Amino acid sequence: MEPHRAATSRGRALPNVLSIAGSDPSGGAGIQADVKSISANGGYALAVVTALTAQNTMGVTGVHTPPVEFLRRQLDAVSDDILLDAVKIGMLGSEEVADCVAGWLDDVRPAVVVLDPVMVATSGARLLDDDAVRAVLRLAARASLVTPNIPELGVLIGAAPAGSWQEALRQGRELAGRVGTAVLVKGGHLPGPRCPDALILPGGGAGHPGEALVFDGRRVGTDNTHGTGCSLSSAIATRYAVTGDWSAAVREAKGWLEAALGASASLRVGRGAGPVHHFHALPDPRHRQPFTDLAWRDTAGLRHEILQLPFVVGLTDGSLPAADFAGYLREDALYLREYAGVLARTAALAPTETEQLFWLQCATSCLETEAELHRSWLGTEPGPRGTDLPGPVTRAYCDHLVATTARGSYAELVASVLPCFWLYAAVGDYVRDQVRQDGGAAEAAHPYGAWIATYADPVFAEATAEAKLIADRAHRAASPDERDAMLLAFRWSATYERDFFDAHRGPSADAAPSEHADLREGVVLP
Ligand SMILES: Nc1ncnc2c1ncn2[C@@H]1O[C@H](COP(=O)(O)OP(=O)(O)O)[C@@H](O)[C@H]1O
Ligand SMILES: Cc1ncc(COP(=O)(O)O)c(N)n1
Repeated sequence: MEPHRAATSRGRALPNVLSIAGSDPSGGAGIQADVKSISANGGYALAVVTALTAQNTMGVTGVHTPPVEFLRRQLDAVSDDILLDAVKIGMLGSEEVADCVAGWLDDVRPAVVVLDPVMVATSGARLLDDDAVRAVLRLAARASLVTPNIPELGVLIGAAPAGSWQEALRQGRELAGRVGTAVLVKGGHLPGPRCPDALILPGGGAGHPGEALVFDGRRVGTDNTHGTGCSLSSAIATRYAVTGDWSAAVREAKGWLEAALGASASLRVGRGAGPVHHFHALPDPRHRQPFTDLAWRDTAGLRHEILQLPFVVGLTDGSLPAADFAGYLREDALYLREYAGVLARTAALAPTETEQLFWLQCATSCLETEAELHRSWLGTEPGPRGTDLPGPVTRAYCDHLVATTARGSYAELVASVLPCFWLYAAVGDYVRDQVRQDGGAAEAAHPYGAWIATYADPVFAEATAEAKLIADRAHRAASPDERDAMLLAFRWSATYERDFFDAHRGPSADAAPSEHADLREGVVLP
């Protein structure tokens, strides 16, 4: 039956790529790897299962092959309805299955067929009967490209596995000549720091029969090579369906696989040869949200704790002893002086003049606020540096900020200075609103009313809004690692903000130290 034309994909961006292969329930090889690879390389994946394996990263413990009649039924169901832009063939298992697929290929004649002649799993298990090799060769003659690894190449031409790259190329030429099909010779099983692959076209380039087009590549130092052959052949089929150029398809697929091998350590799948990270190029879903949303949600618990602290409760209802309040103001003045220095260093790293000016203005206004604190509230003049020593929390908070300046990432630094703007403004708004709710007379008589009124400074609110915009911009431009570092830096600073308020405990404080969040655990996902 002719595929339903209305349902074809010709002319659309996403090609339909069918994988005919065995199932690997651990998801690293076989049809599962093919579907991921096709999807990651820009195709719409279809899948017809030849056999079910019971396997994981350690090995294969069983193979179950459904009746070939049902295989043919799956193949027909797909090709009767959907125009296939490319077909990739993997594990066949038996001669009967290989011949069934060959019969279907003869009937449907897909435009592009990439055959990965799977014989042995990376773990060593046999995935093809001995007497099926001839059937695979018959299938190879119907394919556009065959992608054997070194041992499979040897079996297909009846020779011992090649011991060198030159020998592998010679064997590849022989296979291309015998079956009249392009062959990709793969260097994965040879030793050495490089990992080349070579494309051998059956007739060769003009005047160069059997010439090999070599794609050099570095060998990634990893044991996570489960499913590399499956993933590569599916990627090549997909990229060929997109580009119509074998050389471009191999180059693009190989570059993608190298990066997938490199990113495999970020997965935690099994104890043996693990899978590659097919979707390494997809952005982490967390990073599609603005940094300020992530950071605010991440520190919701800390903010809740701050509002319950005896200091904040005492400041709000006026019961905070004057000595505690004065202690707080003194630490605040010491903090502001160090913080101004950190803001000046943030300015030095800013990517634009506008951001540089912004941080410098913030640094200046911190020093002005410090002077004002002394003049209006403490009745002293700011002393020379080092004459008044801060308490342990102020010291730790400042050390954290200074350490972040030393690491030199602008984005991380912006994240670490932000809580001093944002949390301070949020706590201030809360306290002011609480006092206002108690009525005007109470506000006028409130011992800290004048101080609380300073929280309403619109210039500070504007600066907080600008600092948040800068943090979101820096987050968008940051690498994934840097983004994680931003979230952690913000969380550290928010923790110190809490401890800073808690260091001035007020009348109802008990003696127990506040519990510190365990910052060694990973960044909390929203
Ligand atoms: N450690 C590695 N670093 C980089 N590329 C590799 C590595 N191991 C295999 N490859 C690549 O993976 C693909 C599959 O290769 P290979 O291991 O030879 O086949 P198979 O997975 O079929 O045994 C090839 O492109 C090969 O160059
Ligand atoms: C179902 C199935 N098909 C193929 C392979 C080969 O995998 P590799 O690419 O590691 O050689 C496998 N282990 N399982």
